[in-house]
Amino acid sequence: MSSNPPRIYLASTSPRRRELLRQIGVHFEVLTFRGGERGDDADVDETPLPNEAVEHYVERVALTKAEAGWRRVHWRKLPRRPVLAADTTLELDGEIIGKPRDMADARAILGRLSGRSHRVLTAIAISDGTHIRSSLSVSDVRFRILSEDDIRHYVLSGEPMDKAGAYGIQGKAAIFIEEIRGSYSSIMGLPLFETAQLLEDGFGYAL
Ligand SMILES: Cc1cn([C@H]2C[C@H](O)[C@@H](COP(=O)(O)OP(=O)(O)OP(=O)(O)O)O2)c(=O)[nH]c1=O
Repeated sequence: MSSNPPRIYLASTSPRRRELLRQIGVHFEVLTFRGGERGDDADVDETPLPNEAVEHYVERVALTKAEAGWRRVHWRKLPRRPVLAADTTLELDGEIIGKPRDMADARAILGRLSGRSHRVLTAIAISDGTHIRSSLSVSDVRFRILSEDDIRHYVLSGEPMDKAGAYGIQGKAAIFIEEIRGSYSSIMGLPLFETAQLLEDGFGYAL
């Protein structure tokens, strides 16, 4: 661990996002969710609005997470630093696909991804209490055809359960992925190019 002081907060429970942010040398502190406290509102509601376009949906959720994170900084009287949050979702046949509800849902999602392409969208948002800005990264991912055994084994591994689209490109699902067009880090949960750009251009952060 570096002894450099943190310069931003990461409002995220995702270990992947921590790992990715570390990769580009941003010194951050994870803004934990305690619940029950004033300003510590319940988890962000990730229900899509009726007929909401997926681009609008991910950006709205990322902005809401960053705002909720900023409220925590404010109520806990923490040092003022920008708060970074993100949201990742899939789009297939015009449908928003998030994390699987259970193992049966994970099997159904993977069955739908088999042998075709889908889009992965990750939005990031940064708030410093005065202004808030967001950025969107969209990638195409093509899966090879998955057999029933592929799906069964993968779901039993437990890897799909906390991930949008029921897979992790950084994990065993790598063997299913024929091609990606876009950003690997974004598919994994945090688009590093867009994150650096937003920190530099929007918040004067020198990387
Ligand atoms: C498609 C894909 C998603 N994912 C993960 C990234 C995200 O953690 C998760 C999507 O869920 P999100 O709701 O974006 O994030 P989260 O609830 O895990 O974390 P946070 O506290 O920041 O809201 O799916 C992978 O790890 N690899 C992949 O290939």
